[in-house]
Amino acid sequence: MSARGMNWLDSADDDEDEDGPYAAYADHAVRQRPNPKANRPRTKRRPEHADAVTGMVTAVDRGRYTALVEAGADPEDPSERSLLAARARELRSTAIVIGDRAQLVGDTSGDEGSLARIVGLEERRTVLRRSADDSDRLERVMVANADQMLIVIAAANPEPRVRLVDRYLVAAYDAGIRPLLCITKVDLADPEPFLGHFAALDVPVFRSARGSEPLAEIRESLAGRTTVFVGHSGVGKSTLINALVPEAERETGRVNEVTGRGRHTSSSSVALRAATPGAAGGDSGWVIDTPGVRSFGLGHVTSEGILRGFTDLAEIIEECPRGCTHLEDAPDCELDAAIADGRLDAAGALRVDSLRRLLK
Ligand SMILES: Nc1nc2c(ncn2[C@@H]2O[C@H](COP(=O)(O)OP(=O)(O)OP(=O)(O)O)[C@@H](O)[C@H]2O)c(=O)[nH]1
Ligand SMILES: [Zn+2]
Repeated sequence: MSARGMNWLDSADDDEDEDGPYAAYADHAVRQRPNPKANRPRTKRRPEHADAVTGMVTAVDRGRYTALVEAGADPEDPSERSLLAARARELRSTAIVIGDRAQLVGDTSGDEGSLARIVGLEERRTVLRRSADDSDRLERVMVANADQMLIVIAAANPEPRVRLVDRYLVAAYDAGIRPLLCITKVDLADPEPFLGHFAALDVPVFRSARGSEPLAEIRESLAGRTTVFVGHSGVGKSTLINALVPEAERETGRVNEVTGRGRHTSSSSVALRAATPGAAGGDSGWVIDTPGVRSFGLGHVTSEGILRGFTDLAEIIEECPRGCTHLEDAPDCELDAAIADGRLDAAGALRVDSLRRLLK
């Protein structure tokens, strides 16, 4: 695991609210004398934070959260604004991640130097998780409330890997997120042999070349949704995001000509509003950029979750004996029968290999 990867993982847990340049704004600094009524029975208290404003977490940086309060979300101040916030003490052990809908109190003006406080999170519609590696059962929440995952993979430089895409797909299906595939650098290599591996899946595919990115098509599928972009470093994810979100200014790097690997150039996850020309007033959707992830551990995903990533094999697997592990040594696994009798072609057989490697 690279140092960068660790930073990124750790950011979700990093919450030293009392330290740093914002200490003066922290909870205790403004606390009044002890409240003599504080020991009243809970039920008789006014619902706490009934006046909280909801904002979407768009950036996380060392215990400070940026949250966007959308126009009209706050009856007292209908303007759209970005707030800096710290988390309340009671949320100390809760991961607050990009995409979370945070309940904010305190100074929610968004004015220069103001600091709001996150006192709660709305229930998450989806949760994208990862573990450090496959043996690690400790999962980390990466992104909340994403509707889609755009898997960015290069046709060459770096060389595409089926297994990596398999893993992204499993993570997406496990999270209840719809996967989309964007293959970049098709000016460098023919992407079709690689894409053949996924042909049986119902996953939309975008093909992108230098100077000819399918921006209109991608934008169309981003509209009204929150899409998390994932991809190995160097595949051209930042190039794509910069084209889709001109104000994004995600740093792009050069691929090392010798190793074919990209340098780590985009530093932290952010949510960016996708720009859809001509869709003024319409919901153009959100793009969540995640830094180049080296490992995408699936230690937290059950075998059922993994099977959900292989919808193309589902029908065959239904015919398996009860309790079938679907591994090579499983007696009478229907997957073997399907390869033998031609129901699965060469690409299908490769999908079975992928599934078995993930199930092991
Ligand atoms: N030939 C070709 N090069 C591309 C294409 N897309 C991106 N590149 C180049 O690939 C290199 C890596 O692109 P980035 O956008 O920085 O890649 P990234 O995936 O964001 O990588 P990190 O920032 O390291 O996470 C840059 O030199 C880009 O100019 C493409 O479609 N064709
Ligand atoms: Zn089986």
